[in-house]
Amino acid sequence: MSLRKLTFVTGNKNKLREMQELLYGIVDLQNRAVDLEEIQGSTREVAIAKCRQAAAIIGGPVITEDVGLGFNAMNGLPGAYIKWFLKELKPEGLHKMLAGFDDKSGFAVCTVAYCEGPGHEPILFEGIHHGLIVEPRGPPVFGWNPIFQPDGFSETYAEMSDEIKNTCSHRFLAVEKLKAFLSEQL
Ligand SMILES: O=c1nc[nH]c2c1ncn2[C@H]1C[C@H](O)[C@@H](COP(=O)(O)OP(=O)(O)OP(=O)(O)O)O1
Ligand SMILES: [Mg+2]
Repeated sequence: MSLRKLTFVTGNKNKLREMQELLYGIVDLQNRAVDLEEIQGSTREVAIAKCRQAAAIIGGPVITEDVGLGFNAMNGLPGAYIKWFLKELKPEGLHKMLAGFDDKSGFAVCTVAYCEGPGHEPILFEGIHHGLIVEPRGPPVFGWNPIFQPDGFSETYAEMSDEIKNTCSHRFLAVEKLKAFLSEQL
């Protein structure tokens, strides 16, 4: 049986690698590296808007995702705006944002959007992983990985292997829901 084709529209190579690992043997994941326009709003609103654009560009089944990192002391900010905070502050500066707060807890959220094609409504699958915002530890290869230490672990995402991160991450939790949905569709 051949696997169904699904195009992941993302400009982020690290996201693509993890998504390929998470969906291995389940779908034939293609990639189109387009930097989609990102509206202002929650990760859900951003993911829906990205997915509509992606479906129009590809003309077939697509997934997109939008990721946020929220600080509880800041009621969930930077959230969906983490990309721009990370760009200017680097992981170091992001951690320092919480210097004036006792509460160092936070959460990583991944909102995957699936759309069958142009004219179809995107369907959302969300994964949230709670943890602590810590001083950067581990190789600075992928985004804010060095400052996020999930609850129940002594390592940051950056210190973990992909294999371990892929058993617990916000992306894993979202993809589990996507997989359940895809398996019902067959
Ligand atoms: O698992 C992750 N571990 C660490 N950092 C991460 C992760 N996942 C996304 N990130 C970073 C990338 C970007 O700085 C921001 C989310 O922004 P986001 O718009 O979702 O990503 P992006 O623009 O790089 O790729 P895309 O083309 O799919 O929109 O957090
Ligand atoms: Mg983006």
